[in-house]
Amino acid sequence: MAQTNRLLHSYLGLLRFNHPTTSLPSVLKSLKRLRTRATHFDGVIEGYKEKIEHNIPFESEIKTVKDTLTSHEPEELPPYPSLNFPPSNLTFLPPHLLHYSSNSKLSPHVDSVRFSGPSVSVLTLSGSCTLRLTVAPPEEVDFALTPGNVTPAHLETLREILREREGGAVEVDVQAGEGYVLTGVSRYLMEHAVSGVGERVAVVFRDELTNDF
Ligand SMILES: O=C(O)CCC(=O)C(=O)O
Ligand SMILES: [Fe+2]
Repeated sequence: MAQTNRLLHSYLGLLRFNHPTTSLPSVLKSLKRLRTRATHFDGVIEGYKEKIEHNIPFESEIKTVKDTLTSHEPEELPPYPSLNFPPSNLTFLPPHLLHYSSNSKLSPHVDSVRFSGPSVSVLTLSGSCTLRLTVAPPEEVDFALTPGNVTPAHLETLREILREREGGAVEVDVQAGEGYVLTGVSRYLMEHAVSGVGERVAVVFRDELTNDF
């Protein structure tokens, strides 16, 4: 498996950004009264607190995410110039706050295409983690709702490309003050998983759902 320190994999739509962790105190305050849950309803997260945040504006963070998304010229996936994933609509759902406890883990998953649109952006506010991306198994992809007219054959070829170029998985270390964005291939056709030692606080920005594909 390839261990890579490159945080930008343009052909996969995996982008990076940096932002100061200035919102950490208000995020911790907001999370304070929540109890740590043992498991997520779908079992992908263990040992964590999560809430939808309606009151912290995250103006500067959202501006940085938008700048990251709009300054990116998407590279075509070499064999599939026809895969046409929509760009971010730059309107975001209320962000999710995540507080992983020291024994937490986030198992591989594709964020549901029923609830959010073309980009998922995560800023780490404290702690660190390793993000791991692998090509999703076909049963994880909702082909009817995934833009780009994707077929299981696309996934298989993508798996081969990943094997050749990245040794099968992309792994990146993420520190506090660093953000990553999943768009295109990495948002729709790859699973992401997060592992780390110690506590971690992160905020997740997702696009509102677009139905225009
Ligand atoms: O903590 C992270 O970096 C990822 C969070 C995530 O994938 C999710 O909430 O769906
Ligand atoms: Fe996710």
